[in-house]
Amino acid sequence: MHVEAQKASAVKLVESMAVSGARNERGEVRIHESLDELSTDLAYHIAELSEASVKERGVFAIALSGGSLVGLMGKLCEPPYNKTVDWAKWYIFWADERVVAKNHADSNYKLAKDGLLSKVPIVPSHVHSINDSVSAEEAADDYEFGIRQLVKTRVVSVSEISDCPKFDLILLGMGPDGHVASLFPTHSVLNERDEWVTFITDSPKPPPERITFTLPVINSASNVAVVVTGESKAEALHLAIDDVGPDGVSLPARMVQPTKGKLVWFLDKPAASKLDCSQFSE
Ligand SMILES: O=C1O[C@H](COP(=O)(O)O)[C@@H](O)[C@H](O)[C@H]1O
Repeated sequence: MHVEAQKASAVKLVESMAVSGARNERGEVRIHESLDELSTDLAYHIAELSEASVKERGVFAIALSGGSLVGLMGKLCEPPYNKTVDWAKWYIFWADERVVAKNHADSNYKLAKDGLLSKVPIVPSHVHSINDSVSAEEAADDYEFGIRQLVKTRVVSVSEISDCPKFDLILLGMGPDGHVASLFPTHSVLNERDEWVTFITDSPKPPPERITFTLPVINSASNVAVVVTGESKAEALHLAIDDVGPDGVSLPARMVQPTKGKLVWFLDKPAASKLDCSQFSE
């Protein structure tokens, strides 16, 4: 099939399947019948944002996470997106990374390299991974310095309202405890307001040493997508999205509240099983 026809059929497919609900300041919630539908919708969403950003700014600065997210991005490597996305304009960052060697099984870079970066024509010099041969603290400082250089050259734009980079898209997963990136519940990094990138050496989920974008950076993005699947995350998701009063206040996933950007939750039915759907509006 011709690329344009493939693109048109991808649009039709997505339009026919996504269940959407708009939800006050918690963003848009998309609940999918299957992981296959979620992956299709996610690929479409990312490709749309890429196209808009390349049109507007000439580049697309996207920050990835690790975990189950990368596998769910797999359809970007397939038709039509492998041909229609302007991969040469992509600049890749990580919202969080484990401070391990790049070939280590725990490396978020390795996960993305194996699952995405090696399958599409992204320019190697546009891939901004961490320096894994220094301490977590130095790796965080070094990563922030690199982003500051790219803000100067407008590869990453800057927020009009905060002293923060404004990524075109930050992709997050969420753990069963409600953590996003490497921002874990009750951890002091949740209070970090000055740094763009910070570090932890006591992650409750192994490996212990990690770097992470801070909340001000996440909340300065033009777009944030949080991808959550599986029943083990249903309770945390309920606390992150529903109107639960003080119970949810300190949950990292609930602190994802882009100031001016758009927030979209990509969910499967098991993850969404405890949501109060009566609060959805079309
Ligand atoms: O440790 C991490 O966990 C979260 C969630 O991972 P998932 O496999 O439960 O989806 C991930 O988003 C983060 O990048 C990673 O470092």
